[in-house]
Parts: sequence; C-alpha cells; structure tokens
Amino acid sequence: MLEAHNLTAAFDGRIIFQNLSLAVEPGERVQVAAPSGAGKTTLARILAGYARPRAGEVRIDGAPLPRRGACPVQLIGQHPERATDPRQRMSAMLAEASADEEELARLGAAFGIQDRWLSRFPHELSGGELQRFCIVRALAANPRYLIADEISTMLDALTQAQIWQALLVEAETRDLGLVFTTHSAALAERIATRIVELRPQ
Ligand SMILES: Nc1ncnc2c1ncn2[C@@H]1O[C@H](COP(=O)(O)OP(=O)(O)OP(=O)(O)O)[C@@H](O)[C@H]1O
Repeated sequence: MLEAHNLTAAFDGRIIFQNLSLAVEPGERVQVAAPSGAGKTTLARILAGYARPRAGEVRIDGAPLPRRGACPVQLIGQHPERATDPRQRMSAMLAEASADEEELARLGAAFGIQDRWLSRFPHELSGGELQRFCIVRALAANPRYLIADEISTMLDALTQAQIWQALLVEAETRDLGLVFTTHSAALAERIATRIVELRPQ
C-alpha cells in the first residue's frame, strides 16, 4: 500500500496543505480533486519522492521510499518538455530505462510511439508525442504506483483517449495503484475508482 501520513507542505512560510493522509491500494485509481493552486502538483511530487514535505512521510508497504534504484512510485507530469533532457535523442532516453528491449518495444507500440520519432530530440516532437515517451519511461521502471499529474491537459481529445486507454490497460494488467489529477470531470468519471478532495487552506 502507498501511504501518506500527516503531510504538511509549505512554500516561503505559507502552508499549502497540512495533516494530509492518503492510502492507495494496488489496483485503485484515485483522483485527487482540488481547485487550482490547492497543492495537487505539490502532493504529486511528494508522493513520488521528488520533494520533501515539511512534516509527515510517505511509505510504501510500511517502508520509506527507497533512495536508490528505480522508485516504485513514478511521476508523470503536465510538462513532458521539462521532464526530458533537451540534448538527448528519444532513443537514448529510452535506452536508460531499466526495461529490456522487448518490453520497451511493446510499451512503445501500446502508446503509439512511431519509430521515426526515436532519432529526434524532445523539441522535435509534439507535446503529445513527447508525453508518450514520458509515460513509457515511467512504466519501464516497473513501478507499483503511478502518479499522473494533469498528464493529458495539453492534448487533443483523441490523443487523450488513446493515452488513457493504454494506461488503463497497463494499470489493470500490472495491478498498479494510480493517483491522478485532472480538471476534466468527464475524464475523472471514466478513470477514478475513488475521489479524494484536497481542501484549500
Ligand atoms: N516552488 C515553489 N515556490 C513557491 N510557491 C510554490 C512553489 N511551487 C508551488 N507553489 C505554490 O504552491 C501552491 C500549490 O501549487 P500546486 O502547483 O501544487 O497547485 P495545483 O493544485 O497543482 O494547481 P493547478 O491545478 O493550477 O495545477 C500554489 O499557490 C503555488 O503558487
């Protein structure tokens, strides 16, 4: 189980949220719902170990997130261009993933990655194309939990549907726990098995 215990987050002395606790079981798909600025991205980053809370802790099966090796909680964000090295071709980015070639090829096909994209740099891909690579990279790390923070906000409806369809198949096959945020009520209704409300402070 992925558990957040009594998390408090603050920037420059301003509390964003406090005493926030959350538990996510494998196979659950939890939407974190809150108005803009309430701290969804901040929570997503803390859950995946990218940021430390001011107080509280994140545990997976009772233990802190490991500091070394691939993190069992993988984060996919809203801005794939910020999550990729602009000097690295996409083939090189995927080569760093821990999955073997066969699994990478399977994931690439599942998420509609075209072979001709592999020799390009991030700025030579559209946001939707680049996001597919970020999702594949996250899944190639073989996570137990996936944090999907507004991952399809910038995409057209068709691309959004394709990506989420493939993600749901992966989540079900792997019994992944999913924590996601979206401003789309329709998407949330389709994906979520549970909704957690984050109240603004
Ligand atoms: N590095 C930072 N330094 C200072 N303040 C920050 C920092 N990151 C976020 N904040 C502030 O913390 C609050 C929560 O930000 P966050 O991005 O987590 O909100 P959000 O709920 O994801 O918003 P949105 O729905 O608009 O994406 C906001 O008021 C934001 O301005």
